[in-house]
Amino acid sequence: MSAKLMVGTELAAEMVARAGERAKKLVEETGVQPCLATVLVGDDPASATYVRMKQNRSKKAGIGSRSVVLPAATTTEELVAEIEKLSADPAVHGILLQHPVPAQIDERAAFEAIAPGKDVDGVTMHGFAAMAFGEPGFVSCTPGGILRLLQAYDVPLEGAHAVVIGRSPILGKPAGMLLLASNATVTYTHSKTRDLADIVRTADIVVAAVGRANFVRGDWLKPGAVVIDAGYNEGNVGDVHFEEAAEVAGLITPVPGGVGPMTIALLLEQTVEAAEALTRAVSETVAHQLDHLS
Ligand SMILES: Nc1nc(=O)c2c([nH]1)NC[C@@H]1CN(c3ccc(C(=O)N[C@@H](CCC(=O)O)C(=O)O)cc3)C=[N+]21
Repeated sequence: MSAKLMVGTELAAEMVARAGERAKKLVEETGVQPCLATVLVGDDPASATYVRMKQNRSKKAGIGSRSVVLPAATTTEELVAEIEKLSADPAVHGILLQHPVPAQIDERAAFEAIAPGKDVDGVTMHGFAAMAFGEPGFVSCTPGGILRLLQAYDVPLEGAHAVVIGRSPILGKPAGMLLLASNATVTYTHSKTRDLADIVRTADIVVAAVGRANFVRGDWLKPGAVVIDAGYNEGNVGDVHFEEAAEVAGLITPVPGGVGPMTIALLLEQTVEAAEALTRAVSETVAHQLDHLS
């Protein structure tokens, strides 16, 4: 293998440690402990594993967690009601609804029940729009984690040709927009794209986010390309054929140990940020009311 590895594990651990320090400071100064609520619908074992990982990592950072698990037959109305409760609960600062949800549920409606200030997973229309307009807000965690990884490895983005494979609303589409905001030239490709391999061969940066194991082959890559594998297929297999790609790429993320840990790190960072912002908002409101009383 000739490519250098882009390791997410260490960088993510540093981010989690920093989030932990901020969480501790918030507790000391205000008595408020950041709290992430996870919502899982149904009994898909892989989803349950991801949610458990998020909770374990939260605990490490001194972030509290609330877990809501609902049966596979839950209706949209029931799920929306649960999420609205969490949105209104002052002890909850971040809400993550694990994607995908069972087919009978309107996932968009469920995501939109997340209060914008608690959308630490960057899945609401508000979060997406803020990202698209370059306004402050929470970004979708996997795309945000990918950008952090590229920055940490000093990958030049300005003017680079980034080819994104996949266009899902919480992965491919926002990943392309974040790269665009960093002045990359972005090409989106997807299941209907013609001559996909030829397009990928022109990429300085490839982001694979299709959800098909070993989909991107070594001979699709320009020598020296930066390869980001955002796939999480069954058995911890990415979307990139790692052995082939590592012979051609300049930099490549491993699976596991690449994008995955960065996703969780950003989720925790954004949860602490939400807790800080919501706590600040409460104390400002109180101060304002006291002002009016005196
Ligand atoms: N609303 C929502 N937001 C998400 O961010 C979201 C989601 N739904 N649905 C599912 C996917 C998947 N996902 C992963 C996060 C971390 C790892 C991860 O850390 N994986 C480890 C390996 C896992 C292991 O050791 O078993 C790694 O790559 O090193 C994987 C997958 C977040 N997702």
